[in-house]
Amino acid sequence: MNHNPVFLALDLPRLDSAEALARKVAGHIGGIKLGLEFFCAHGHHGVHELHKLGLPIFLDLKLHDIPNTVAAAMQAIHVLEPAIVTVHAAGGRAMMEDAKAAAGENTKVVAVTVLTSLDDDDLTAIGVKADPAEQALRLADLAHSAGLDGIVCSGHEVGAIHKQWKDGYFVVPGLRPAEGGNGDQKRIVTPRQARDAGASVLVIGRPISRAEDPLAAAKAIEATL
Ligand SMILES: O=C(O)c1cc(=O)[nH]c(=O)n1[C@@H]1O[C@H](COP(=O)(O)O)[C@@H](O)[C@H]1O
Repeated sequence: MNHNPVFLALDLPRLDSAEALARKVAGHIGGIKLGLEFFCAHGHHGVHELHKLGLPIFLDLKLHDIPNTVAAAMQAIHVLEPAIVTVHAAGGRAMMEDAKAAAGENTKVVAVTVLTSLDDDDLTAIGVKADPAEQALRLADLAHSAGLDGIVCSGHEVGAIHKQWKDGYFVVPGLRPAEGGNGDQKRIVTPRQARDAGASVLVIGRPISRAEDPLAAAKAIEATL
């Protein structure tokens, strides 16, 4: 079976609109990504509602705090049975180890390396001397050694990281089909390029959710993969 790697990012303020959009494109995506905007607005109730569609749920909470707090947060979301949860690799090894230990056995814990909205200048401004590719590789190594399932990185870095971590699980956002604007994303590739470079999951939001015809957009992306 050709498994669809696209997880639709439901970054919408209203629960009813998010549900309607997910329902509309459900046959042409592989899962649903619920992030900070959704979770802060709709919490556990919202996740339960979206679970009714029967698609895997990626809970993108980007946890980043002291190990004890992150582990407690992971335990608090057990009940939601997420297929994937994100933490920030910059939280360090102990935080990632404790996050993984606290997660349910069917939940993949993946670490965000360098956000796709950041470029060289942004890293310099926060005191990181490495460029995005070097920094993503360094944090991927740390996440691997902490026992995580995989990482989040841009399509620019996934190929090099995949070579070093053969059985890693690689989540790639910052995807734009050939046409359309970048928005706030700085390190972008097309969905097909990311897949060819070794991405396991393709996170796509606005190219579908803000399209005039989201169903047609989801189908068009699916056809390129
Ligand atoms: O963890 C993520 O999913 C993530 C990491 C990252 O580096 N960049 C990134 O854009 N994301 C998420 O991926 C989605 C991208 O949305 P679009 O730019 O609308 O396709 C958003 O929900 C972001 O929160």
